[in-house]
Amino acid sequence: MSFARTRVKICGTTNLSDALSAAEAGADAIGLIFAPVSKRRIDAAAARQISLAVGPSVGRVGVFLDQSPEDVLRLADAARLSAVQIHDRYSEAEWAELASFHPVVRVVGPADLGQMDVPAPGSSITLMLDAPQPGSGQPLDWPALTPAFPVGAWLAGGLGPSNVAQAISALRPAGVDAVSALEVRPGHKDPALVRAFVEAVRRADGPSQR
Ligand SMILES: O=C(O)c1ccccc1NCC(=O)[C@H](O)[C@H](O)COP(=O)(O)O
Repeated sequence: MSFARTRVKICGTTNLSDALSAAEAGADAIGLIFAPVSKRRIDAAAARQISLAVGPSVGRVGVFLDQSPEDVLRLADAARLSAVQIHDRYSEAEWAELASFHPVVRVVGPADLGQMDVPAPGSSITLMLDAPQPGSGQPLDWPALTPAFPVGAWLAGGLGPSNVAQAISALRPAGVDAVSALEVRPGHKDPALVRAFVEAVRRADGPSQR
């Protein structure tokens, strides 16, 4: 599958104002983190309010870590999510079950590349390569990962306005995701940084894709 332009997800959205500025900046999706360990955690009621407010053209991706597939399904319904992003290691049966209800972003680390089957085009599972500690702002070694980076996968890990073009040029991900580099403090975005991030991705894609 070829991708018209690099998709952008702004993760760790905890409030309506940040959600609306991400939408206005042209983000394709926002991330709503339910992982109990996160400093950017949101509850289902607040997430649902945001989901309903951003409109149909912005994806709402729920982010989960240390949570069972049952919890994911319950929260996805309660928060009106359009996709779920999973940082856990599930069984093949659990991945298949989840993917029969929602588009799934399955997060993998550099050590997983080359060790697992890449989802077939048209599958409802999309891979996302992220740093071993999610939400920590740590960039990966993009040139070293180039040979093993799966076609159609997304990229996260320490991305921001100043380095996302370099990452896109090295790996050509289908989408990019960021949080730490766009915040004034955990869970609160700087709208100017969000705009700069989206613009940097669009510039990296080139004029024909904007
Ligand atoms: O960001 C968190 O607090 C977080 C906590 C637990 C699981 C996932 C989490 N974030 C997931 C994301 O999609 C982040 O945007 C991604 O890890 C990139 O983060 P950063 O390197 O800070 O840009």
